[in-house]
Amino acid sequence: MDRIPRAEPSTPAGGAEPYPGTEPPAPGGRATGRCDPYPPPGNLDGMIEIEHLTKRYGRVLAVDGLTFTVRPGRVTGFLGPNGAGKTSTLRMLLGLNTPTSGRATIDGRSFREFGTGLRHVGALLDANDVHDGRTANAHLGALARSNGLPRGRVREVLATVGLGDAGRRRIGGFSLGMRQRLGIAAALLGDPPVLLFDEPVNGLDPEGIRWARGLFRELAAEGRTVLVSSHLMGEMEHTADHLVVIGAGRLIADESLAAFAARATTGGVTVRTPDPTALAAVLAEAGATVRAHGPDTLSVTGPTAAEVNELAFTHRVMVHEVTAHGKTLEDAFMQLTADSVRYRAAATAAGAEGGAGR
Ligand SMILES: Nc1ncnc2c1ncn2[C@@H]1O[C@H](COP(=O)(O)OP(=O)(O)OP(=O)(O)O)[C@@H](O)[C@H]1O
Repeated sequence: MDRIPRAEPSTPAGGAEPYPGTEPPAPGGRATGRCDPYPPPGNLDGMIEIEHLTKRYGRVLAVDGLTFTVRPGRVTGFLGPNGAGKTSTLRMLLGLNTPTSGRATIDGRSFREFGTGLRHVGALLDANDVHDGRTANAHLGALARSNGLPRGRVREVLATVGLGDAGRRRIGGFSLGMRQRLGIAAALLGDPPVLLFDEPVNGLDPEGIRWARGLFRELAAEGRTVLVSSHLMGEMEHTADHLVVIGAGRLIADESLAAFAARATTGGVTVRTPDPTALAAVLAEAGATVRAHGPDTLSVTGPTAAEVNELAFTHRVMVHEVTAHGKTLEDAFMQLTADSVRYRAAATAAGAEGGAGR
């Protein structure tokens, strides 16, 4: 398989200095173990630029004029519901698919222009896209060889991902979680400044998920560009600093997690008052949507809890209790992408999930 296009070795096989012109790294402390190319030779800053990127597969417009930038030094969550176009975008970035139009570049160059792929960009696209008959050592060894990386990296990255004892085992016997770890190991092999992970925590156990989140954050803290795709907001809220949200191939949001979280705070306000009629009139006048709940309780959407309090105070209406209901980030994400969900389960009369429409 070709996880990402193979690069020719840049040094003669067995060459003593695999990364000419780079200083030996300081011992220890790095998320990926020690491998000389990071920081990479030259002045790469690891900036990913997606410009008006479009991909059409026959009648399916998978990616539709997408433009965004992924910066180094932070984890960028690449979010979207099933079929949003995340994998297609990553594949174009890696030169595995050709854009119908537009560009996807790293430091201004297409991936194929980098001579030694794994030293510049590490990627996990599909954990099952591996040769089952090979051992983990053989799989990573072949990647190391074809990218001019020292054989010792195989042991290092297997240890980093927790597969230190599994190097001699055939991949066919690996669980999905082990395959994900192996895919992450392959991405780390060249110690690259840019890392792309497509749904990397699928199949990982809770400890594995926590480990992967920590790893992504460490990689970003080292100044790398880390792009992690997911269709679950919950996976991103503890990992990402920045979010790029797409739906039906189009950009929906490109903002910090903090800005996204701010959207999630207006989930409505419940207010208890001895004079619900007067308060409802005041709130409606201010543009709020108000529903009565029992004799003394109003459910209010629009203003924040503080604004409800202020309106009540200004109009001299007594309130006994004001409670703000925060939406979860998952709620905010689902609301944001609701109009662009391509594949939705059909609801049965009883409200249970039916078959997916894919
Ligand atoms: N090789 C292909 N041929 C035809 N259609 C394709 C191909 N690859 C992807 N598509 C379609 O393009 C759309 C986007 O798919 P893509 O896999 O990029 O989305 P995604 O966001 O990664 O989805 P998921 O979260 O389900 O993995 C989908 O409608 C998909 O069926």
